[in-house]
Amino acid sequence: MSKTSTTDQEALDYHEFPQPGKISVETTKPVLTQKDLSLAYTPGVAVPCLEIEKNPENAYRYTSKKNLVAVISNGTAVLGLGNIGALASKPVMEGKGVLFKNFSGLDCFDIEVDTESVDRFCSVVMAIAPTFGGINLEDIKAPECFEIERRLVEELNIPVMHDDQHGTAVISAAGIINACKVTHRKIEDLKIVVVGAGAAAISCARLYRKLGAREIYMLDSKGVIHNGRSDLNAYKREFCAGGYMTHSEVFECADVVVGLSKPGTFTIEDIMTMANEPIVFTLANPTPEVFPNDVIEARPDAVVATGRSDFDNQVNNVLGFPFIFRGAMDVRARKINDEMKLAAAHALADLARTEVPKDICELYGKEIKFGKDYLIPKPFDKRLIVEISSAVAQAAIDSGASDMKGFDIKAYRKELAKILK
Ligand SMILES: NC(=O)C1=CN([C@@H]2O[C@H](COP(=O)(O)OP(=O)(O)OC[C@H]3O[C@@H](n4cnc5c(N)ncnc54)[C@H](OP(=O)(O)O)[C@@H]3O)[C@@H](O)[C@H]2O)C=CC1
Ligand SMILES: CC(=O)C(=O)O
Ligand SMILES: [Mg+2]
Repeated sequence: MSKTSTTDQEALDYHEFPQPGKISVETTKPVLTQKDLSLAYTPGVAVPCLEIEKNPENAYRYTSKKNLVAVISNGTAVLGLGNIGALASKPVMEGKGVLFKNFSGLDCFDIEVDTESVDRFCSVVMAIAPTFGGINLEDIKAPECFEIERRLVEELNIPVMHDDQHGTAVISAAGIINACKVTHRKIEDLKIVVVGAGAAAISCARLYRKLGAREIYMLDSKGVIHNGRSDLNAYKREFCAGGYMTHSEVFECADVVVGLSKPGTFTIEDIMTMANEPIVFTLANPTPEVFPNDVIEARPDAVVATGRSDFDNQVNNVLGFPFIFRGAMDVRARKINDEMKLAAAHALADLARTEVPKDICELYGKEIKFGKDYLIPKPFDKRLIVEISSAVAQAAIDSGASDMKGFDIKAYRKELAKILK
């Protein structure tokens, strides 16, 4: 396993040729004749405009709102690259659009907002929200991301989700559920170390608690988070260890480490002190905290995952946001709540334990079956859209986030299966 599977030049060429970027817009109606033009544009277009003025619900009938997501960032925490700014975040945001379209059929506009002010960011997003059926916030640093998401969820009646928080939480939770199955552990008994205390880390740790985890230690750039520290924000304070602890102490006999920080924040030496069959999720992108081949060399008993596409066990929010938004938007959910996230995590974990389709084995050039090298499904698995989106839709209805009480979930699953055909 090499440390990089693609060269920098390959990555640049991919983005530059045959045309710059990864997204374009296509139209869904013919505009070939004078009649077409009269319908698509003036005078015909005025008719749906007035219908929407009369009843805003009609926007879902006469415009692309129903199937359109915004991916919005201010570029303050782009992957693990840090605050590289709004414009430099655009390749990642276009990439999210590519994944939305290819994995769930949702259309996407990426929007890069050049501000670090919470107020300004929220007012920009609120002002453009009518265009969209859902808003995926991306790569916004903590702690600002928490307040931004809170305000937008409160103000808007379409699904708004900060992907780095909740997408990551859902996928890593599914990974932990299955790593427990593989190593015969119970979540309630795990000693979990979360390295990082930002957007992804806080939200992941919250979801692990919802799954039953009781012993979680968290580290930020200053060390272990404990109640003797006076420099903690309210989000970090939720995860205070009782008293002062050292970095080495939290790793000793830990069952799980989840890295959501940057390269080098924990080491092979730390992993050497962990329990038997340590579960090591080294999720920083693009460069993980430690490389999986180094972990396996030092600890052949380890169960390892990264966020990257070029290693086994890709614990990455690509397995979440396309399908979570698909399900939420299709039942017109007003928000994405914990019930929906937990339903997604369980559906994902369950799917990984079923037989892997032949086309996926062929695509990856090997036999794949549930075990320590295959904890979660591959992103190309066409069953994801059916299983995850329907689970999310059902949970939205059951939890009251959607009013579509009589929604026919069986028929919906059939429709979902057709999207990627
Ligand atoms: N695989 C996946 O699907 C995903 C992976 N990620 C990855 O997670 C990482 C964090 O992303 P995100 O939460 O959005 O970013 P944030 O900027 O919100 O958080 C980064 C966190 O890393 C902490 N950190 C920095 N240095 C250290 C250190 N030496 N030891 C421990 N913690 C440290 C920071 O500490 P402090 O608070 O003190 O500044 C901060 O809490 C990125 O690498 C990103 O690529 C994110 C989302 C999805
Ligand atoms: C995967 C992702 O969203 C991140 O690393 O930020
Ligand atoms: Mg991200």
